[in-house]
Amino acid sequence: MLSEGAAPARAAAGSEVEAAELSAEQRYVDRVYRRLDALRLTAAESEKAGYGIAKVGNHGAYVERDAMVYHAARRRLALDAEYEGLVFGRLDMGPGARPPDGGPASAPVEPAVPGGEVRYIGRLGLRDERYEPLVVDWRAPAAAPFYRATAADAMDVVRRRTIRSQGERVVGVEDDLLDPDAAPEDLPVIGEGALLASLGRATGHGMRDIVATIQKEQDDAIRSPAAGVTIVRGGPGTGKTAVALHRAAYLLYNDRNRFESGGVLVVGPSEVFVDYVARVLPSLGEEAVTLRALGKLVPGISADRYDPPALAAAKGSVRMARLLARAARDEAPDAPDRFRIIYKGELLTLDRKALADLRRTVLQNGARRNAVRAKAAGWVLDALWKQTDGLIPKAIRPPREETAQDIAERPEFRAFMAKWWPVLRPVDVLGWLRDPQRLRRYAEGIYSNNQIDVLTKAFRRFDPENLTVADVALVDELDELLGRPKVKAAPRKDPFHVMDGVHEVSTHADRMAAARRVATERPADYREYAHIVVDESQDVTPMQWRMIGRRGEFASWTVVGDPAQAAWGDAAEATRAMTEAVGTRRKEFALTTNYRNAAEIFEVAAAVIRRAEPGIALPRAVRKAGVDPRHVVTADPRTATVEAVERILGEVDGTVGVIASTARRDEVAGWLPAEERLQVVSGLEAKGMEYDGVIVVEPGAIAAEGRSGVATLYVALSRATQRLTTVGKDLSWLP
Ligand SMILES: Nc1ncnc2c1ncn2[C@@H]1O[C@H](COP(=O)(O)OP(=O)(O)OP(=O)(O)O)[C@@H](O)[C@H]1O
Repeated sequence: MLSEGAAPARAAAGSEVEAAELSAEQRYVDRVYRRLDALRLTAAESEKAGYGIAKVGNHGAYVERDAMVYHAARRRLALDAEYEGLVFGRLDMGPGARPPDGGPASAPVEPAVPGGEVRYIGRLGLRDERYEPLVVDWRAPAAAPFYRATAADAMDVVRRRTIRSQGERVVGVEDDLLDPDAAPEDLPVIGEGALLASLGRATGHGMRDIVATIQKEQDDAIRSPAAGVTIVRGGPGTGKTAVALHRAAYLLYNDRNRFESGGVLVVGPSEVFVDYVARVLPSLGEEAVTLRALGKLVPGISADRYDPPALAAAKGSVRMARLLARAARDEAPDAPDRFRIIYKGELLTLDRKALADLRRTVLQNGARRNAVRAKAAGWVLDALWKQTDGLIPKAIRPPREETAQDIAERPEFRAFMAKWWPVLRPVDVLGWLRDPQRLRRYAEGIYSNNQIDVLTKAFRRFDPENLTVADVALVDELDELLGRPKVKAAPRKDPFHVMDGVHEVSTHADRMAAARRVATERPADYREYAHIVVDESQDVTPMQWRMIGRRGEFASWTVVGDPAQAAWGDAAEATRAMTEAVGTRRKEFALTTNYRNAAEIFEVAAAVIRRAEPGIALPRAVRKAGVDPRHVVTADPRTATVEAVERILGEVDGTVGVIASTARRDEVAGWLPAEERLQVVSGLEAKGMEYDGVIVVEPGAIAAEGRSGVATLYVALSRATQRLTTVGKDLSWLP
């Protein structure tokens, strides 16, 4: 939606024409908010009566829309306070425009193009008291031309208008004239185009939604049907994250039953990132999405530490799954090496070999250790009974069942089982790797000697209370390998149960409300998501793909990433693991414009990655800052960093990021004052982030950190919208 063609008569900023247009739009926006207020009141009343949201799906589309409005009305204050306007777009359609699938979309106002119609586009759909469409939801088919129309294919749009508001106040409009031939001569055309206006604004702590300025190539990916896996690729700043989040909202709108009941999971690289994007979905009217960092996918664990690169590579490789499979079948470290019991005056014994054979028998064919405890006890009892043959005279030898029961009740048998076949937690088994001999035994033939050394050194200090992000996937793998002890299924709570002795559902509304509650109250370890979005997918390790895959066996997928930014060295291994998780039915989309970086800044990042990967296709940065990046060469990085931070904080209104190597991140953080607009992150934590100003400390050290250091430096250099300064010993990192 870059301005298409030259408009015949653009009204100047501050002109009377502009003022008149703004006040006309203000009148319309006022009307929308009045309607929202009225709906909020009726919604509150109907909820009291026990209906409310439960009407969804009952009385057809109009009622459904009202139900959604009810939710939106409740969020209205939040919307006003935190997000840009509820109504953000207007389409002036020509006389040829036809109502789209969803029915009439024409707003109840005088058309600006004779014989045509006006459609207002917003964060949610809203009708007036006569069911005329006041606002069309951005995800509805009637809104598609707002994003897809171009001068070459205007889709009956004559003028596309982006309306910018602060709270309820309209503060600007930006027009694109798409079909000048169909425009009446006096049709006002205002502003320079919405996209560039939006890109110029300061970056806040949270990511903004881009709902008002989604571009066609992005819209293609957002509205692609959910089947198999939708892959979105593109360089830094091309809007991959924005697309992923808007797509989640789109899918929920388009097939709410499927995606809300099954659930949508969005997986991001880090907690910093999750905080950064957390507000986008609520701003689009969606709260039913689960957003998780990779270090938080397993309930009860919250990891945000990264391992050094060589260790991360060893832990993330699919080889680890084989190592852990060996561990999961091995003897527990303090398992007894024999079992002796006197039965009917005879000594029955199982020695080390007999016990090991039993363990192998029980665990064959992929049995999960914790799930087969009863079976293991049965095999032990069986072996003991067999020994009674020959020891106890036939005439008085009890049958198997009796012997088994007698022994099973004996405290010494119970004590033995508790030690020989304990219920194991995944972290217990990970802890076994502290023992170098064990670790070597499991790793032999799977890992190289070098890698075994790296793992040995690291696991010696293994602390189950202080896991790294990579450990979380190992815990999940072990959870899968070990299984869970069988427990009697708790009786399912009946959602329609009113009170003891009374089992009655009075209305369809109650039934629907109850059913929705059941659908949305998911267990912490929920694993049947209907759709999973994976952001920064280039960094997902094979072990992490296995972990994510377990949560979406029947899901459709959206996978977004940029191979050039990959921290994971073995692309082929990761691709195999990804395919195993998401399947092979895929559709691919490529994004080609970098909306984040000023062109001068992206030039530096591009030079760095091009030296490493000469043939690489890079996006085009659309905006000039008019200021070149600064490269400070110094022997005193501390002073230079402090100075650069001060200077950039003064130059930009928004956030400033200081990016250092993983090894020095904490040290660098110690150099700087606590300041709200300032964030210090490592290169890995900088993934997916955006700041108005960025200071990269010791770029050379970032590039030297691990096999993928150059890719991490590329990430660091492509985070800034307006100002970039590097501070380092020399410029050898800069081509
Ligand atoms: N159509 C658009 N209109 C306005 N801003 C946009 C648009 N598309 C992207 N942006 C902005 O560009 C910036 C980069 O977007 P985003 O973070 O989604 O890119 P990305 O491809 O995920 O980047 P990276 O791979 O570098 O992390 C964000 O500030 C986003 O709001």
